[in-house]
Amino acid sequence: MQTVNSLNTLKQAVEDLRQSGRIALVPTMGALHEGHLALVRRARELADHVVVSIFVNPTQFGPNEDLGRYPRRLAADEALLEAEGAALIWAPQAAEMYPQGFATSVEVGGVSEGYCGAARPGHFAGVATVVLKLFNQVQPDFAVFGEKDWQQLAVIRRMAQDLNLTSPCVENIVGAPIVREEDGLALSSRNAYLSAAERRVAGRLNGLMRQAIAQIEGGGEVSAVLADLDTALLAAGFASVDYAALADAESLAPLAALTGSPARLLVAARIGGTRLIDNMPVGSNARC
Ligand SMILES: Nc1ncnc2c1ncn2[C@@H]1O[C@H](COP(=O)(O)OP(=O)(O)OP(=O)(O)O)[C@@H](O)[C@H]1O
Ligand SMILES: CC(C)(CO)[C@@H](O)C(=O)[O-]
Ligand code: BAL
Repeated sequence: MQTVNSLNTLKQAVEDLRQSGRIALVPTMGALHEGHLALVRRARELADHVVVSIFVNPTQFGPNEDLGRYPRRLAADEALLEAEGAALIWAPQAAEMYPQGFATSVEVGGVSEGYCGAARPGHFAGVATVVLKLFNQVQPDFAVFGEKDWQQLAVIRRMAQDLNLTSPCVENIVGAPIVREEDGLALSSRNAYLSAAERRVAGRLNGLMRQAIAQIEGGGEVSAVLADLDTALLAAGFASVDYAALADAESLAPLAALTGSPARLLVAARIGGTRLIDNMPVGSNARC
């Protein structure tokens, strides 16, 4: 396994890999955990070689967000990826990705607009721009993203569809299931910010979501169930709830054939300075 941090060395390394098979890209911001490693394993099933990008992308962070304190642990990440059989790590500096004079942004309309897009203005333009750059730099046959970032996956698929991407094509943008802790908390690099008390609160999120889903599937009125979920999250100790919403297939999964589920409960909530997101499918009885 090799780590490269300049575009020239990346180009050569990718050309060498392509000689002996297909490439799957796993884009990440590093501080890797089992959720990321599950993406790498999925990528290995899809292709002969796995390239993992590690780049804390400044353009997807808002001015008051955690860019400065986002965990950076390249040496530990390298050890984990070596053990998983990744072939190449692409770990550029910001100046390599955004040289002097950089002036382009990819805006994906529609799917970017609610939920995290509303709570984090500019976030999905930053994500779409960097992901399109990563796709162009690596030209993978496949790319694997986690379903934890459900809206992000929809945004990237929309971009791939709308811009007729071929490396990878939209069908080869693969979603991988959420990896969770025992109490249901989705693994996330940002969980490292949580104090022990906050971690206990965070552990309530998924259980409360499951309760709400059971109520909706049982025929409960959606807006009342969502209002109760909001209240329950605050009562459990969350400081605020950015959204607790039921997204139908049309609003968030424009490429429904690729995402499967008819509806999805999406939640983003904050504890102290930490913002957590989660989502789960809701059965076909749900009335959106
Ligand atoms: N628990 C998880 N299960 C499955 N995929 C995950 C999980 N956590 C992250 N991913 C996926 O890993 C990829 C890289 O995400 P990222 O590096 O931002 O990690 P993260 O843990 O989501 O960090 P953050 O705290 O920034 O949300 C994304 O496609 C994301 O959806
Ligand atoms: C896709 C991504 C690597 C782009 O910076 C990031 O948004 C993430 O880690 O999910
Ligand atoms: N996993 C999504 C990256 C972000 O929150 O900026």
